[in-house]
Amino acid sequence: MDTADILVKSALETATQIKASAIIVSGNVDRNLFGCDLPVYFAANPSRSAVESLIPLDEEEGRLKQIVNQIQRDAAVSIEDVENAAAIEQAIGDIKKGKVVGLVVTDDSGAVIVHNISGNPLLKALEKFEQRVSPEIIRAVLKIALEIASTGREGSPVGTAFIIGDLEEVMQRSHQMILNPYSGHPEDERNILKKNNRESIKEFALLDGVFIISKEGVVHAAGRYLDVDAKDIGINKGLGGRHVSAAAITRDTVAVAITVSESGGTVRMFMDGKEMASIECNDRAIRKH
Ligand SMILES: Nc1ncnc2c1ncn2[C@@H]1O[C@H](COP(=O)(O)OP(=O)(O)OP(=O)(O)O)[C@@H](O)[C@H]1O
Repeated sequence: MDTADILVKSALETATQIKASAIIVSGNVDRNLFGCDLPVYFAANPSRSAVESLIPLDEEEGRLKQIVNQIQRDAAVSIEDVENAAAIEQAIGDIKKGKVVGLVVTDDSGAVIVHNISGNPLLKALEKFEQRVSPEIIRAVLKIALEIASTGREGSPVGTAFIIGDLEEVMQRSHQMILNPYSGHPEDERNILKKNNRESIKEFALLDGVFIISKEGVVHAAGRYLDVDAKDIGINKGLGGRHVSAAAITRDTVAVAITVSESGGTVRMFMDGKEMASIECNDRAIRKH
């Protein structure tokens, strides 16, 4: 039995013993080794540590220290991949709450880890959001935002923002930049929970401005400009005007915001003027079965 087989076997055994809700694999492991009923996900593996592994091991004295550091760096990046993938799939996919087993394999190391998803910052942010807007609506918006972030539209990256809840206040503090494409349509055709309506939302994400969505999940406007005072918003200085104003509207109202960055494919969640969580679109895992 080679090392990969042994690691897969112990991941499966651990998962059974702790009644894990899924197994998440980070690294190059043969998918066919997993014959089990549990869902198995493969985290995207951007090889972020590849540059670090090019550090030459030239000093004999520091060799062991460098190797240990390398293992720690590899493991930390891969464990983060597992944690992010688990949180995203719990948020918008079908992993149940509780523990997941991670199998982390890098060029030179391998480990089986147990991760408790409920402590993840993304899920903590979601819980806070869900005090204002129902979980199914937040999760539906998050799913669309991640799809827009990862696929863009016709090959080009797309940036947009969704302002959800406190409809009256948000409408008062914003105006149309262009004709509202949702104006005059029945509510049924504007509800974000209906799968049929999601394609048009992705299409309208190409428009400038933001989407305004009620806490019932009805899209009231697209192409909307937020008239907010964005001064003193304490978010990452590198973020553009739409992000800053989305954050500001959540400070001035009880709405929450989910943004998609055109420049980096990152989805962010804002509440009470603060960034609560961010998700890199390539953190999404691929389910094997
Ligand atoms: N207050 C606002 N309300 C709605 N849309 C805005 C607002 N301010 C800027 N925008 C629009 O957002 C678009 C993107 O602007 P910008 O690049 O500054 O911000 P960003 O979306 O935060 O950054 P990113 O490039 O990461 O997506 C612009 O076309 C601009 O018209």
